[in-house]
Amino acid sequence: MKFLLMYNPVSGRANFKSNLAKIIKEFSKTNHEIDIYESKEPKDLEKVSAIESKHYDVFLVAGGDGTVNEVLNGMMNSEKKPILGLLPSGTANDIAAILGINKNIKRSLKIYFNEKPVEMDVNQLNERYFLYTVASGILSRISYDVTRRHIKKYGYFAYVIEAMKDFSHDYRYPVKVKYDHQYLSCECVMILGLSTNRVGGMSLVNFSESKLNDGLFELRFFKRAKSFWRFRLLSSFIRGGKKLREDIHLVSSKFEIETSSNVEWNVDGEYACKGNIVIKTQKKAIKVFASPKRKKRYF
Ligand SMILES: Nc1ncnc2c1ncn2[C@@H]1O[C@H](COP(=O)(O)OP(=O)(O)OP(=O)(O)O)[C@@H](O)[C@H]1O
Repeated sequence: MKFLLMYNPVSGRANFKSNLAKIIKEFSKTNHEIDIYESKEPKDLEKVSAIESKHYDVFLVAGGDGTVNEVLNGMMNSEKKPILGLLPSGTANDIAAILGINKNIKRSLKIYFNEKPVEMDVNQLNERYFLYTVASGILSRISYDVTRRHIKKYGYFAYVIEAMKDFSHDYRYPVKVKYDHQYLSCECVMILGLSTNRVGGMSLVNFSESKLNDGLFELRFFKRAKSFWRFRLLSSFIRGGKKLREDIHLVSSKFEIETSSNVEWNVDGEYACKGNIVIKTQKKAIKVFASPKRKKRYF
């Protein structure tokens, strides 16, 4: 098979380049071919993956969740979609963790050389495609507010510091939701959507039991309680994303959400847009490589 390795030189602690010789050596032991492309600037990989989709069987993406999201958006705008394989080198690497791919390159390549790919859902927020999460409200800005200098210095802890700072702000915004011909409205401090049970490097075992190929997405509306809302939110996260009595948890393939024009939405850790949105799930839209364990659990 023909692979294109696209890597982000600034993801995580910015040291992926040192792995290239090892990767080329591993490929030289097989019949597979590999080309390598280094991202030149933000959004570069979106353009490159859209153009190169028709020329390759597999896109190997080395970076964090933002890098994977760029490649996904390029691929989705192309008719032929290569299989997606990940080499995590970012900070949280949630998508790779969901697919059971860790930082051991030799072990990951073994999966790409030997395992059969699986079909996975792709979600869409307005025009933007995403794989595993959407968020607004408290904590939703930290993945892009944190500076690369802090990530390089503190690694994952940089996100934790930013999250603690965000808890000092007040959050309260109205939402009207339409899903499956039903309507609801409430006032939220946060909306979190996940396609499995991992976000921000955390495992939220009690958030959902959904699969990655069922054509459905899950949204949790964390309501603004009259008192102790920060404490309630924290207690839900500490208990693995357990739903609190007052919160609303919906499962559907399409949500239409109306809210204030200044409410920001984040998809896969990257800024997406402000205001009203439509979220849709396309069932089994791409093929990905996953570890045998994760294939059993999520597919
Ligand atoms: N050559 C480049 N120079 C500067 N920024 C780049 C370059 N190529 C890509 N980027 C940007 O780097 C940002 C961070 O990438 P990514 O999200 O993969 O890493 P991370 O934040 O360390 O990991 P994670 O999202 O898993 O926590 C992305 O927003 C991407 O647009």
